[in-house]
Amino acid sequence: MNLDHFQADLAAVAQSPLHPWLTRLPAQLEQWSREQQHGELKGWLSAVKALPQLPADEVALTDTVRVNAADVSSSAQQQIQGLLQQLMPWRKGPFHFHGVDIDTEWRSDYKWQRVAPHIGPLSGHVLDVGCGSGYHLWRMLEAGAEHVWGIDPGQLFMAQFLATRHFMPPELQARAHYFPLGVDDLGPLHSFDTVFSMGVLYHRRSPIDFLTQLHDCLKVGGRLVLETLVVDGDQQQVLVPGRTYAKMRNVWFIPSTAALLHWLERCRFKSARVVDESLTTVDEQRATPWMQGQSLADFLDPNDPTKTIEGYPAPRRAVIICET
Ligand SMILES: Nc1ncnc2c1ncn2[C@@H]1O[C@H](C[S@+](CC[C@H]([NH3+])C(=O)[O-])CC(=O)[O-])[C@@H](O)[C@H]1O
Repeated sequence: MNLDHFQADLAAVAQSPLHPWLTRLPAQLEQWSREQQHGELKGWLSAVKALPQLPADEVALTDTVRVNAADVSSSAQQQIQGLLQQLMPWRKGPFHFHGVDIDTEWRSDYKWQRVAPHIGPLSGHVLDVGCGSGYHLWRMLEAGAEHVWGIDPGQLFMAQFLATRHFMPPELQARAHYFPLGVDDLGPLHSFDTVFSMGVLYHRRSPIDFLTQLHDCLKVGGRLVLETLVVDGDQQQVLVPGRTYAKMRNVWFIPSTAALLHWLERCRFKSARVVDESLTTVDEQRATPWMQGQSLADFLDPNDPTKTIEGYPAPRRAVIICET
């Protein structure tokens, strides 16, 4: 994969208020093309390229993101199913393309249902930091964003996004973008209307730097929608787990909501408020035919589902909204 693959997305940057991004983005993507490619990326992209072209007669960016042609042969359906299975495990969804249901590990629609009532209509340019397969990008378009921009260093997730975008009608394809970059690559763009970062903060070794990076992507008067794991406690309460939390290795900081509000204030965000707090259930995160590995039920204490297998409080997530 080289810079040519990103030309349409780079042209969309050039024509948008995000154009200062072009001072660093092409060079980063070029470097990524030279150095960072996963051994299986070629195979994943070949699967995406082999997907059949079908008309998008029915498009619904709803709980199950769906695209259907009025008429699909069973051989085309089987071909789609086989090619999309080459992109397993599918973690974030659900999707439905031309008769094929992708029942992902996460019911990401549950998360969106906790977020959507609190954000009103979106507008302008919306960034999703750590967007995974990009499921929520489609929901952000549904909510009114003009253009959505996802970044995530996960290359299988990028292939899943490209497969999803392949099925979309051209007018939606032109408004949804994905770059295989991490948050450290962004720089202070001061351009996005809304930034989402859901399920990422606890993976960061330096959460204050992370919040500052999110702040500096936003234009003045922009809005951050942050979703992350939380624990009970006061402004100074933060769980730093041992080697694993719910069998995840790369978990660093799980603050109380009070601590998170305090951090956001220290990072110059205004009016930070908690709009939702919910336990993650085994309905929301579970093994499926499209993700056949272990899932939440295996990560909890079998005798006490209020605890992780390591004895920490079971996953609870908060949604926080604030402004710059
Ligand atoms: N440095 C980084 N920069 C950006 N993204 C990163 C970085 N490191 C890891 N990620 C990405 O952050 C995402 C976290 S998953 C949340 C997905 C979605 N948002 C969701 O809310 O369902 C949560 C979870 O499964 O624990 C993954 O896609 C990583 O590749």
